[in-house]
Amino acid sequence: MSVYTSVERHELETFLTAYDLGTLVDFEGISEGISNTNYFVTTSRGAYVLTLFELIGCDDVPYYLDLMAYLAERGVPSAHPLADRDGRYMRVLKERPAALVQKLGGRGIRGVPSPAQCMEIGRALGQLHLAGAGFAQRRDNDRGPPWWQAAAARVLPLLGATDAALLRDELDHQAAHPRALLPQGVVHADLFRDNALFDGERLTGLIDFYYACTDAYAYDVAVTLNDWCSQPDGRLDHARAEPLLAAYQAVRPFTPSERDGWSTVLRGAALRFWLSRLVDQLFPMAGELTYIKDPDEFKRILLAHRAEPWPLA
Ligand SMILES: Nc1ncnc2c1ncn2[C@@H]1O[C@H](COP(=O)(O)OP(=O)(O)OP(=O)(O)O)[C@@H](O)[C@H]1O
Ligand SMILES: N[C@@H](CCO)C(=O)O
Repeated sequence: MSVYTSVERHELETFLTAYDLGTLVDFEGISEGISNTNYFVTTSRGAYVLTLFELIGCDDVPYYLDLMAYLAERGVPSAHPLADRDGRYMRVLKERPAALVQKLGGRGIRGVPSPAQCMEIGRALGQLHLAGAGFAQRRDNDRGPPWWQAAAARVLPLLGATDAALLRDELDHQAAHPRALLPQGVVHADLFRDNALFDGERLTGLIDFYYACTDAYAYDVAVTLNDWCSQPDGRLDHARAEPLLAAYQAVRPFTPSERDGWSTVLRGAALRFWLSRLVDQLFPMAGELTYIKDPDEFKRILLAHRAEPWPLA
């Protein structure tokens, strides 16, 4: 359930008066999603998604909305935010930052994606990286290597000896390969299967840009690939991984440094989600909205990358 903040009809009608979007016809809470409150909103002019940001503050929301607008205007399949009459994408509703974005067609992928869907996502990620290169704002990755170190310091005392040794060894390995050496720009940073909508094999759009930041492109490819192309035992399914990477590289070929560092980048991307899921599991906060996902899924992916590196010729 992800309607944390209830919006009454009269409140939404008042909210909509700030926009040129016609009058309210219908609205309905969206049950998917974890961090924010989302509603489908239909007006006399069209269909939209209303998001009330539960965890992101008014200082940070404009970066994400400006980026979504920038990418959508450059042909990246994604939802454009709607501006109010003063040209602002962000407003406040129920004391939370709030925004309306275009409603995309299609639905999320449940289960194993097809190689064709993996190609679609690889191509779209390449488009996102190319299009984002001109975006003037920058934002550090809140879940980058400095956060890995801080998160590890919290979880290490609570891990068993084997996991603690794995975590320490992986952090050392990653530290020996600075990510700053890789080409950087705007990245989505959380392009999991639940953040893409499809109509059959056709991608209708990418959503949930709320971890987007400036970081290594290859890292973004690795985050995506780990979720879209891993098997239950953590090993990559190359029948999905290779089409995804080929479709990405048809848009934006890897540089030599990306090819050389690829196995380490895949490991780093797995480490990031092993750590964030461990923090959520070991330090659940009262009233916290985060639904805890299984950390072991990403430990298995990390172990598989360590056992079977994927060198790029
Ligand atoms: N622009 C859109 N068009 C159509 N449906 C959307 C759109 N944005 C979001 N949705 C729907 O709302 C659901 C929740 O969106 P989203 O994944 O952004 O949730 P969240 O709570 O903001 O993020 P997270 O799940 O990562 O915490 C999606 O699964 C999708 O069904
Ligand atoms: N995609 C993340 C959660 C939301 O960022 C995960 O699966 O751990």
